[in-house]
Parts: sequence; C-alpha cells; structure tokens
Amino acid sequence: MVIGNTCRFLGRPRFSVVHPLARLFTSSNMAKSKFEYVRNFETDDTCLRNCYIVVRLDGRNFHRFAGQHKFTKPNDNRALGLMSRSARSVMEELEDIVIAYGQSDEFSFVFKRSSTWFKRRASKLMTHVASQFSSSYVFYWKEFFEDQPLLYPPSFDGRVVLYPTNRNLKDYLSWRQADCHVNNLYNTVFWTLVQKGGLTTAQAEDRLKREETVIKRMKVPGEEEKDVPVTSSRRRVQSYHCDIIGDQFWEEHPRVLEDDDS
Ligand SMILES: Nc1nc2c(ncn2[C@@H]2O[C@H](COP(=O)(O)OP(=O)(O)OP(=O)(O)O)[C@@H](O)[C@H]2O)c(=O)[nH]1
Ligand SMILES: [Mg+2]
Ligand SMILES: [Mg+2]
Repeated sequence: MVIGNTCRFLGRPRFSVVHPLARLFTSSNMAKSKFEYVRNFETDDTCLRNCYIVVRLDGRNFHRFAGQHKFTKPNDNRALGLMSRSARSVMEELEDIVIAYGQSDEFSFVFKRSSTWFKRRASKLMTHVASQFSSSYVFYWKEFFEDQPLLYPPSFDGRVVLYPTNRNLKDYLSWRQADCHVNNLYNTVFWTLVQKGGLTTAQAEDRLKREETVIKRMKVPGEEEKDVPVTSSRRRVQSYHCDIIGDQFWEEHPRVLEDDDS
C-alpha cells in the first residue's frame, strides 16, 4: 500500500495532494527520477486512423469449462444468454462500440471508425473489453445458471484487428456468422445422432466425415479421356502399413498422383 502510493508521486509529481515526498521532488526540480527512462520501453500500439477496431474475445479452454459446468449440447441457452448479458455490459460501460456479434464462447466488439477512446491504444481497448466481459460473466452467472455453481474463474483471451473499409467489416462479421452456421449444423446433427440415434461419438464422427467432390480428368480404358467427379473424404492424415509396389494402393488413392502431362 505504502509502496503503491509512493510510486504514484514519483510518476505524477503534479499531484496536488500535499505529501512530504511530493514536496521534496517538486521543490528541488527533480520531477523526473533516474528511473523515468523505463517509460521509453513502452511500445506504441495506436490503432491506425479511419479503421474499424474489432476486439474479439474467446473463452479459454471452454471445451473443459462447458463440460465441468454441464452445458447442454449442442447449444446451452443459459450459456448463450450469459454471453449476451456480458456483451451488453461491455457495450453499456465502454464507449464507442457500435455493434457486437457473438457465438459459442466468443464475442466480437466493433469500435466506430472515428473513435478516439483511450487514444485508440489497442492494449487499453482490448484489456478493458476483456476484463469488463470477464467480470460481467462471473457477476451475472447466477442469473442464468441458478442451480449450477461456478466452479472456477473463467477467462477470455482478446485480439485486436483493424478493418479499413465497410466491405471488410461486413465480410468480417459474415465470416464469423458463417463459422457459427457451419459449426452449428455439424454440432446439431452430431449430437442428434448420439442423443437420439444411439450412435457412439466415434460412430457419429465417422458418419459425418465430410465429403468433397473434385473433378479429375481421367482416362477410362476403351474410352476417350474425360472429366470425372471423384468423391472422397476431406484431407485427413492417415498412416498405412501396406504394399505400395502393386497397383491396389494406387487405385484406392487416386488423389496421390497427378497426370503426367498436367
Ligand atoms: N456443450 C456446449 N459446449 C459449448 C457451448 N458453447 C461453447 N461450447 C464449448 O466451447 C468450445 C469453444 O471452442 P474453442 O473456443 O474453439 O475451444 P476452447 O476449448 O475454448 O479452447 P481455446 O479457445 O483454444 O482456449 C466448443 O468446442 C465447445 O466445447 C454450448 O452451448 N454447449
Ligand atoms: Mg475458446
Ligand atoms: Mg471459440
């Protein structure tokens, strides 16, 4: 406590409170201590002017957090409500945020282009958003999770991204929403297969292996070369212990080799 106060006086000698230490510094014109130079180690993280400043938060290890707090699958309305409530608190308490978008354990906050809040310093904006959000998440927990105690303090990481044009900003938000949509589709089907279809999680995962179709130019024996749609699982790394001298491996894995003349 005492040390904290003393430091304040060293850092801000214009302090009007009369304190023996303060008077000593100001009267002898020694406002700058020999330690002052360490300020120069601070880096300038001012966000470029005219850009939208987006702060995106994401819950740390929420896979575990959701499991421990018995979140319902695939979507827990209490958790989503709490995320929205915390985002509302951020928007009400902090300045210049014009829109916020959230999904799963993440939330993006968009500061208006012309914002000069905290001199547009990225670290200030990001840490204020993250701490206001985290404290609100804990503060409002009971309103949403009534009977489920909060077992340990959650935390959120943050990043700052700048978008110079309206198009970029709209694409950013579209990107997050498309991500939400794809994950939600997958999770909904996955958990329906498990909860209602009686599949194990491994079986459900196997069933949902996403397939993609590529057009390959192929020479079919006795026919002209032609474009053939080839459906195969998405790229996945697998190990095999098999014969690669014979033809079978190459026939089963047509995507390994490209045509000699292409
Ligand atoms: N059951 C359930 N889980 C959720 C819900 N919302 C988020 N989660 C969990 O939170 C995770 C969020 O994913 P990520 O942010 O990619 O991963 P993470 O576990 O938080 O890990 P890091 O972000 O890298 O720290 C999801 O994979 C789910 O496990 C929900 O409504 N219900
Ligand atoms: Mg996360
Ligand atoms: Mg996430």
